[in-house]
Amino acid sequence: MEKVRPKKHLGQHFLTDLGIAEQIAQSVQGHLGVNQLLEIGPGMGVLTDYLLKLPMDLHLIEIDSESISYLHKKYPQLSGRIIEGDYLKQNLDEQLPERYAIAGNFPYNISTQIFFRVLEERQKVTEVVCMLQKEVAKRIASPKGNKDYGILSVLLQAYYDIEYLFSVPPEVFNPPPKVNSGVIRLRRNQTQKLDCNERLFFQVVKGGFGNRRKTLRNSLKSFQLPEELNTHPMLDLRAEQLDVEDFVFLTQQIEASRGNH
Ligand SMILES: C[S@@+](CC[C@H](N)C(=O)[O-])C[C@H]1O[C@@H](n2cnc3c(N)ncnc32)[C@H](O)[C@@H]1O
Repeated sequence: MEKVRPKKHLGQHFLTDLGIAEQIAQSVQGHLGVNQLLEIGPGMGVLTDYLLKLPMDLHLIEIDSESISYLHKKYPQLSGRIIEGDYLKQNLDEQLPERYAIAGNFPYNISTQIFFRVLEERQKVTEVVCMLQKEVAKRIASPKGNKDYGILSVLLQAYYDIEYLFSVPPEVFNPPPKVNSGVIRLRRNQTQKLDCNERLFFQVVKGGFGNRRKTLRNSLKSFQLPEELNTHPMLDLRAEQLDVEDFVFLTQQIEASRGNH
């Protein structure tokens, strides 16, 4: 079969090391007993070959029509489960009505957006095993107090237990990317809903990190913090020093003061 020509604008860096593909696939655990698996960006199927060995029903979503033709020829048995589409926009309710896991060697140019979509779908996405640029992988898995800790770390850690699994050098891709890569696993925790208004929680986290160097007293000014909170030592900290529970607390305080007005 003729190989797919790598397209830069789609973040196509094809994995050439089969050992790494196997290691990524074996990191998928079927957490919470889930047996549906979605691969984002299968390309020519290097990782797909190993995901097919798992005791799960595999679905593929790929944006590139050239890769789609390749995948249909390579995997005729998957024909009803190959979705041509953009993971960021595609409505997957019909294809994946129940809970499912995600695996993939993500297109690095949109890996952050992929995680915001995962957050929107958090009630369904039970596990994510993926490769992405090492810097973003580290950031997502980072604990508070670390310079890498940011918006995605807090939002994802609110719903997922996150592990950094291993690093991957550029040489094992064709063409090699300019950055190192990292593989992480996210497993949905027991939190069905946070103990606060979740929409407001997302806004408070984003606001808090708006300017990393500012204290929360300044970065959260637009939220009109309740007076009782003014003397709270937390407000003299910066967002990177707060964990999920601290942000939940702040959100509860803001929510309560809004309710009082
Ligand atoms: C880094 S490559 C990985 C390819 C293959 N899984 C491998 O490991 O060799 C990323 C893949 O994601 C696909 N892709 C890019 N943007 C996408 C999107 N928005 N939705 C679905 N797939 C996308 C690309 O076409 C490409 O095949």
